[in-house]
Amino acid sequence: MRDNLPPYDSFLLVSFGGPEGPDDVMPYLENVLRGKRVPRERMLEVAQHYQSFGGVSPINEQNRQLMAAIQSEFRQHDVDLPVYWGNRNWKPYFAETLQQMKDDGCRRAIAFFTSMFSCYSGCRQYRENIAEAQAQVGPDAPIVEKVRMGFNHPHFIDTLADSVQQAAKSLASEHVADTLMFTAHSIPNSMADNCDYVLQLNETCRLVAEAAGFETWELVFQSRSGPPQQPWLEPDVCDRIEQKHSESPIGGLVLMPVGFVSDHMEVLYDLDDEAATLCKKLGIPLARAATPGTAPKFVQMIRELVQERIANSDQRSAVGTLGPWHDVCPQDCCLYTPARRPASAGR
Ligand SMILES: C=CC1=C(C)c2cc3[nH]c(cc4nc(cc5[nH]c(cc1n2)c(C)c5CCC(=O)O)C(CCC(=O)O)=C4C)c(C)c3C=C
Ligand SMILES: [Fe+2]
Ligand SMILES: [Fe+2]
Repeated sequence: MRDNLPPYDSFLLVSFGGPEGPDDVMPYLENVLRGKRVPRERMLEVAQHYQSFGGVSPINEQNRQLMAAIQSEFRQHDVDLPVYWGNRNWKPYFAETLQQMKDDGCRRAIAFFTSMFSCYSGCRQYRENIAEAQAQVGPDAPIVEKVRMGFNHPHFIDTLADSVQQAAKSLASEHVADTLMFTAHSIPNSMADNCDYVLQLNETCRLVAEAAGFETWELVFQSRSGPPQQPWLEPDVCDRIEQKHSESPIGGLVLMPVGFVSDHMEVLYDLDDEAATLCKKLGIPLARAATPGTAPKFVQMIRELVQERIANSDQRSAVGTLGPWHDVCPQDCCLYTPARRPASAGR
């Protein structure tokens, strides 16, 4: 036992959740947007995106597949931890998963968040959600500790670089992939100011572009939801495609959704529908690079992040200039003003 804590005895996949049918869409969006300054018209617009796919987001099924891949990876490498899954915005919610873990005798879990970059939504909000769920479950709720952010882990960089090369190759018979754009979820500037989201994204993009053999690249943003008067990260992906093409015609565009680990609705709608429609209109050949999903190197990264934490090892794989990210978030990590209650979970 280290620090008087019980040994790690379980793994928790921490994710966002998504609706599983038309009647789930509005309650899901109410959950997503609670406490966020987002106009009702935008909520209804996004509801239509989900309804156009039968009210089902692929994210839950993708997480079930990721869980199965993690279980298999753990088995092959003697990581003896049962795998659980909980979400912020849809079933299974964290409180029910933590209750199940407690009932199964789990006392201390290592968590992987399906967010590779630090910001309120992808780090602190999850830790707040888990702290709230622990309070609901009571004093014997399992302790939950997140692994470090993997944005510069070599297996993550390799996974994305393979995907970019694959996409570029799919254009190659007729066109030259001369433009590489990475997309990430836009966030309010006031959120970005309190975290390392943009710093980490730029580092990942630089490393992936280099590994994939691209000399130039751009980071752009998608899925903006704020009111027009509130500044959010820019440029928007569609605005930038249009602008760049008008300056100098794009011969072939590779779009890599660097900010997401699976092909969920924001990828399918905002890129495969909206951005693809724009490219078609402008005559730009487009290849959208796949997100990691259950790519073997991505799953290997998750397993290695867990193992380094269990071993409390000094060997922390990281490429680039930023070094391995912190295991334990500092007190002010990823704050989003106005100040919120302190987060204690996730250490
Ligand atoms: C203020 C910030 C954000 C608002 C408002 C917002 C609205 C919004 N988001 C979704 C669906 C998804 N968002 C996802 C990830 C994501 N969202 C934000 C920020 C806001 N979203 C960030 C910074 C991120 C990336 C980090 C993270 O939390 O994961 C995802 C993917 C989640 C995953 O696990 O992959 C989805 C899906 C909707 C429908 C919405 C409302 C209009
Ligand atoms: Fe979002
Ligand atoms: Fe953080």
